[in-house]
This record gives sequence, C-alpha cells and structure tokens, in this order.
Amino acid sequence: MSRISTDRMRELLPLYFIMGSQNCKLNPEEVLIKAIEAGITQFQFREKGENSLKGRDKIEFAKKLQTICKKHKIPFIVNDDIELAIALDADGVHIGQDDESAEIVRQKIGDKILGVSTHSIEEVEKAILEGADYLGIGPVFHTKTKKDAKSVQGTELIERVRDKGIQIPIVGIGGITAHNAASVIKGGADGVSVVSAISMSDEPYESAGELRKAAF
Ligand SMILES: Cc1ncc(COP(=O)(O)OP(=O)(O)O)c(N)n1
Ligand SMILES: Cc1nc(C(=O)O)sc1CCOP(=O)(O)O
Ligand SMILES: [Mg+2]
Repeated sequence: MSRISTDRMRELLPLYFIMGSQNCKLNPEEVLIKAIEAGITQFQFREKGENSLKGRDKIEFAKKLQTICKKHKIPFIVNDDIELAIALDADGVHIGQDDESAEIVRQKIGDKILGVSTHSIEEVEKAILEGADYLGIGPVFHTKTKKDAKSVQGTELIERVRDKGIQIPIVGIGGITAHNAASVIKGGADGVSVVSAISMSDEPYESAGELRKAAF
C-alpha cells in the first residue's frame, strides 16, 4: 500500500459526513445508510462526549458502521481513537491539536488516511510536514455540536492557505448546511464536513442530497 494521492483525497472530501450515536435523532445505522444513498463521499466515526457509547459497546457499534461503509465503498475514518482505527483496520484517522501529534500518529498508522484539524498557518504547515493527507478547518460557522469548538472564523484561514499556494486537500467544518456550503467551497475548500445537518435531520436522505447539490 502507498499513501493516498492528493487527487484521490480531493475526490473523497466533497461531502464528508461525521457522526456518533450521540448525534442522531433517528437510528444511526439508518441515518448512515440514507446519507450514503444520497451521496456522501467519506464517513468519520466520532463517538464522543455526552451520551456516547464506551468500551465494548463503542467497538461493536463502530464495526456495524464500518460494515455499512465497506458494503458501499465509502472510506471509514475514526476520530481520535488510533488504537480502534488500527484494530478495525479502518481507512484512516482524524486528529486535532489536543490529540497525539500527527508525526507519531503517522508512524502508528502507516499509509492510512490522516486528517488533522488546524487553526493557523503555522499548524497547517506543521501538519503537512508531519504527514497529513487532508486538513479540517473550522469552525467556519457557529456549531452546537462541539462544545469546545474555537471561535467562529468563517472561511478566512481557508482563503489564506490557498493564497499562500498551499494545495493540500481541505474540508471546512462547523455549522455547515445546504444554505452556506457553497461559500465554503468558494473560499477554497475541497469539501464540507457536517454532523448535525444530516444526523439531526428528520429526513437524512433529503438533507444529505441538498448538501451534495450545494457542495459539488
Ligand atoms: C474533518 C474534521 N475536522 C475537524 C475535526 C475536529 O477535530 P478535533 O479538533 O480533534 O476535535 P474532535 O472532533 O476530536 O472533538 C474533525 N473531527 N473532523
Ligand atoms: C467535530 C467538529 N469540529 C469542529 C472544528 O471547528 O474543528 S466543529 C465540529 C462539529 C461540527 O458539527 P456541525 O456540523 O453539527 O456543526
Ligand atoms: Mg480530536
């Protein structure tokens, strides 16, 4: 296996759905299936925070969602939990600045996809040097999903990264909906990542479909 190419990574980012059981209004497996049917391009398992599953329950739930992703050929990325990603042979991991360093994580996961959250040009440059395949930049808009999110930054950092000629694949995150997704792409992102716009919808298939139209 070799590291994912930049072109292939870009193709996986247009509509990146992130979810844990704690985020779902309806049955999480059904939500994921509907989101896949509507055209999401990558999935992140983020079982975290209040009301999330722990221990064996978390592992069993992750396996169920991974099986759904495998069946539909959607990359399955694990948030934070590198050991789980390795144990399940997930397609990749996503880490932030408060997690293990990208350099160490890259050594642990080999050629799996590595996503890193960044909030400044310095963090962007460091993540690239340490082996990130894509960056998550946010919160672009106000979010209720992540209690410890940083202050809203719009698309400013995404634009600055592109103005410097940095080409790494980027997804915007935080408060993104079908109404504002196009502005994130216009700002220079390759895609949008969303939690609640799909996971809290009464109609996940329709909501994901609207996002897909807005983000492509
Ligand atoms: C695509 C994407 N971008 C950013 C994040 C946030 O990661 P992090 O800052 O590590 O926060 P938690 O998600 O771990 O709470 C993400 N998960 N995905
Ligand atoms: C997981 C996450 N990371 C963020 C960041 O800014 O890094 S914002 C966020 C939550 C995004 O959820 P929603 O689409 O419901 O706003
Ligand atoms: Mg994290």
